[in-house]
Formats: sequence, C-alpha cells, structure tokens
Amino acid sequence: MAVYTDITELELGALLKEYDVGDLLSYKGIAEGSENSNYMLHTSKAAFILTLYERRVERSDLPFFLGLMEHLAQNGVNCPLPVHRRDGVVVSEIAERPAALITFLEGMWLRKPAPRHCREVGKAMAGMHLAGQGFELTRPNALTVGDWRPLWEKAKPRADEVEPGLMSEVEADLAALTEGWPQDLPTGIIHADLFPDNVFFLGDEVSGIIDFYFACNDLLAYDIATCLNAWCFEADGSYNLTKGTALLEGYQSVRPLEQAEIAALPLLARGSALRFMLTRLYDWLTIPDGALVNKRDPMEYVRRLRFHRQISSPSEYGIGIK
Ligand SMILES: Nc1ncnc2c1ncn2[C@@H]1O[C@H](COP(=O)(O)OP(=O)(O)O)[C@@H](O)[C@H]1O
Ligand SMILES: N[C@@H](CCOP(=O)(O)O)C(=O)O
Repeated sequence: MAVYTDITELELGALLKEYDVGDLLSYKGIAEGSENSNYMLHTSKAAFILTLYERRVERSDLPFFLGLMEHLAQNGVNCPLPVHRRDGVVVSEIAERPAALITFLEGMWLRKPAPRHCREVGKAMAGMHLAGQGFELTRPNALTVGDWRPLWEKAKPRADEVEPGLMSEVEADLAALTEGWPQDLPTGIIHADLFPDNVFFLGDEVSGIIDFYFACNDLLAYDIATCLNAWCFEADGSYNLTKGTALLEGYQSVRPLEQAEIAALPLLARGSALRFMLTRLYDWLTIPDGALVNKRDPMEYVRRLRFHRQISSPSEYGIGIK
C-alpha cells in the first residue's frame, strides 16, 4: 500500500476550493506505490490524483519535480500535468503534508512485459531524455555513487541477516564502482526509477510515465541501465536477452548511443542494481513487519548484481560496440 496519511472529506473539500476543478464527487486511497500517499479523486470536471509527499521527497525538490512534469508534458511526453491553484501555486498542504494535484493518466502498468513492451519503453525513455533538454531547473542525483556508502553503512551491520556473506560481497561492489564510475558520458534529465509500475500502457502503446520523484540530472545511460534491471530480468533471476535487445533497439531508434555509453553499460547496470538493492535493504531492515507498506525484496537485486559482475561485454545485454 501507500497511504501513509488519511485525509477527511472536509479537509479535501476545503483544499479543492483553492482550485478550479469542480466539486468533489468521490475519493479513495490508492494501494499501489511505496513512497508517497496517493488518492484518486473524481470531481464534477475530471479525475485527478492527489499526492501527499511523505518519505524520501524533500519539499525543496517539489518545484523541480512538478516543473519537470509540466516541461515534459509541454514537450510531447505523456505524463501527469500538475494542476495550478487559482493563485497560480502548485504545491499545497493537507494533513500537515505538502501535496499536489495532478491530472489522471489512463492506462495500466504491465505485470509481465513482453519484448515488444520493452521496445516501446526504450523509445519512450529516449523521447523523455530528448524532451528533458531545455528544462531550466537542475537537481543532482541524491542516490548516485557517492551516496551509496552512507546508505550502506546504515544497513551493513545487519546485511548478513538477509543473506550470509552479503556484507563482504557488497563491500567489494562499492569499492569497484566507486573506483570505476564513468564521468564523461552525456548527461541530462533522467527519470531514475523507470520501473514497470511507473509506465502505463493502453494496449501495446505507452500511454504515460508517472512518478518523477527520483528524477534528476545524471548520465542518460544510467537510466537505460536501470530499465535493463527493471524490465529485462525474469522471475527466476535470468536476464532475457530478447527483452534487453528490444529495449536497447527501441531507445536507439530515437536517440543513438555513443560508443562510450555502450561500453559503460555493464558498470552502470551493476551500479544501478546496487542502488536499488541498498534502498530495498534499508527499507527491509527498518520498516516493521506488518506495516502497510510494500517492502521490496533486496535479494532480487543482489541476484542482478551477481549477474552484472560477470559480464565481459555489452553484447551480453543485446548491444554491440562497433
Ligand atoms: N497521474 C496518474 N494517473 C493515474 N494513476 C496514477 C497517477 N499517479 C499515480 N497513480 C496511481 O498511483 C500509484 C502510485 O503512484 P506512484 O507515483 O508510483 O507512487 P509512489 O511515489 O508512492 O511510488 C500508481 O501505481 C498508480 O496506480
Ligand atoms: N522502484 C523501486 C522502489 C520505488 O518505488 P515506486 O513505487 O516509487 O516506483 C524499487 O523497485 O526498489
């Protein structure tokens, strides 16, 4: 689930008076998601999502996230559009949380994406990277290579509870990634959490991208690495080369990769696997059992890490260097 904060009809009715969105007809909490509280709203004019920002979202980052959605939507990306209040402001407050009203996107996320969907998400991601050019605000990635060590130090003492030997295994990854992390690759706006649950489809077409709350300026190819991890592995932990090839071909049909980006993929994929393993591990160890929050299995990403460690060429992901 992700409804950390309850809101009353009275509070919501009062909030909606600030907007020109009609009268409240119904609202309900949305079980999916993990970071923020989300409510689905129907008003006499349309359907909306109200997000209350809860966990890893800093209030000072909201102008970046909401401004980015507006910029991307204006530049051809199907993503939610933040609704401005009558006074022009987009960040409101309800139940002592910062909150924003955004437009509702049709579609559903795919539990079992096929190669054709991976191709489409590759295209959509490249389109988003191009559309991000020209966005005037910047935000450094708060979960990149230099941020992994402090997160790891918090989880490390109990890591072997999850899997014996994990502590030394991760230490070796951190050392290798810190040493070899690429610096001189093309940068821009990345989504940084483009998992299947953040991409909506209508039939076989991408109908929208949501959840920009990790978006930042970073290496564009790092976003691709995250997608390879999130879209191209099977439930048994094996890499699906057909899906990887489709995703990379889809991406390149919109934005061809530089040779250096292709060469860096194994390291970037390993780094991205470590990043998601670390946040999952931290949550796994700190969120009490029985809490109404989706706890995601860190071992899924430990297995990805093991796969990336033994890669000797990007061709194993489905792309060759010329
Ligand atoms: N703009 C939107 N249109 C339709 N549904 C949305 C929209 N934004 C969020 N949702 C719904 O809310 C769920 C959680 O949203 P998400 O942004 O992923 O939350 P979190 O940041 O907590 O992970 C999504 O899986 C989807 O069902
Ligand atoms: N995608 C991340 C967790 C963030 O969840 P989201 O619901 O905000 O996409 C993971 O799988 O670890």
